[in-house]
Amino acid sequence: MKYIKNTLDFHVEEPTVISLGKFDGIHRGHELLMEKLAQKKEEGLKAAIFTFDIPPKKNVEHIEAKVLTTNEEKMHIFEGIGIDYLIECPFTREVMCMEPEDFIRMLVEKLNVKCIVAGEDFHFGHNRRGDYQMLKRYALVYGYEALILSKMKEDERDISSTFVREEIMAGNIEKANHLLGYRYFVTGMVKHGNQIGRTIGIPTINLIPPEEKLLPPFGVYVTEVFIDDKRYYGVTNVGCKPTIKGNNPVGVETHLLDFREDVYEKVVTVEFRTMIREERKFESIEKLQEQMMNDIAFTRAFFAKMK
Ligand SMILES: Cc1cc2nc3c(=O)[nH]c(=O)nc-3n(C[C@H](O)[C@H](O)[C@H](O)COP(=O)(O)O)c2cc1C
Ligand SMILES: Nc1ncnc2c1ncn2[C@@H]1O[C@H](COP(=O)(O)OP(=O)(O)OP(=O)(O)O)[C@@H](O)[C@H]1O
Repeated sequence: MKYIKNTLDFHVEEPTVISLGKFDGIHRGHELLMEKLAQKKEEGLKAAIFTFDIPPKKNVEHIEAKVLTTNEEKMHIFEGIGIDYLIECPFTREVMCMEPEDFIRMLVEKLNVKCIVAGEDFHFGHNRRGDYQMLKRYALVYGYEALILSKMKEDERDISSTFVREEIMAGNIEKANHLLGYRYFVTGMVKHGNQIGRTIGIPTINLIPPEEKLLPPFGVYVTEVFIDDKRYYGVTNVGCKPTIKGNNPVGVETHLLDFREDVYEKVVTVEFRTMIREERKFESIEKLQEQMMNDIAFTRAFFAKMK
C-alpha cells in the first residue's frame, strides 16, 4: 500500500475506486464501503482511501481530541484489507474552504477516479455543502460512477464512529466491539512500572498508550493480549493506580494469566472483552491485592465459560 501524507501534491496514474471520510475506528458501516472497494478492485481499479489528517482539538473546533484508531493503526488496518493507496490529506484552510465541485474535480484529476463510494450522509467541501446528490450529479460530467450506500444501523441508529466512542466511554465494551466488528484494542510498548506487582505476587506488563488514543473508563477489564503473534488471556487495569502514591501516568496495565516472561520493550496489543469494575483507591496494598485476586478469578471464569 502506498501511504501518501503531509502533502497536497499527490498523483495516481492508475484508474481508482475511492472512498472518503474520517474512518475513525473502521467500523461495520465502513466495512460496507470496503466491500464495494474490493469488488471494484476485482474489476481492475486500484482501491484508494482519501482521509484527512486532522490536527488536535486546540487547532480546529468541533473535532474530538481522542481517536478510536491512531493514524498508524489505520494504516495497518487499510493495508490488511488490500487498500492500494491511503491518502491522508492535510486539513488546511485551503482544503477546508474548497468549493464542493472544486473538491470533486481535484480528486478526479489527481487520483484518476472512476468510481466514488460513499454513505448517503457523506458531506464535503466548504461548510459541508457537497452531498451525495452532488456526487451523483457530477458523475457524468467528470466520468466516474457514484455508488451511494444506505447507512448500516444498530438499534435504529446509524453506526458511526461517534456511536462507538460513546459506548467505549460508557464502558460498554461488548456493544462497542459489536459495532466495530472486531475487538477494541490498544497497542503500545511495554515499559517498566513501579515493580510493586511482582512483590505482591501479581506481575503486570505496563503499556503507555498513544496520547491521542481513546481509552475506556478507568477500570478493570478482561482482555486478550498479543505478544509476538501469540495470544494470552489477561486482566487489565486502565488508570492511574490511585492506591499507589505519586503521580502515576495513565496506563494500561495487564496481568497475564499463567505467564512469566520478560517482555520489556516489546510492542503488545491489548484487546478488550468486558469491563469488570471501576478502578478504586484502596486503603492498603493488601486490600488492593485481595481485590486483584478476585479480578483474576473473574477472568479465569470468563474464559472457562468461553470454552
Ligand atoms: C487486575 C488489576 C486490577 C487493578 N486495580 C486497581 C485499582 O482498583 N486501584 C489501583 O490503585 N490500582 C489497581 N491496579 C494497579 C495496581 O496498583 C498495580 O498493578 C500494582 O501497583 C503494581 O504496579 P507496578 O507494576 O507498577 O509495580 C490494578 C492492577 C491489575 C492488574
Ligand atoms: N453505518 C454506515 N453505513 C454505511 N456507510 C457509512 C456508515 N458510517 C459511515 N459511512 C460512510 O463511511 C464514510 C466515512 O464516514 P466517516 O468515518 O467520515 O463518518 P462516521 O463513521 O459516520 O463517523 P462520525 O461519527 O465521525 O461522523 C462516509 O462515506 C460515510 O457516509
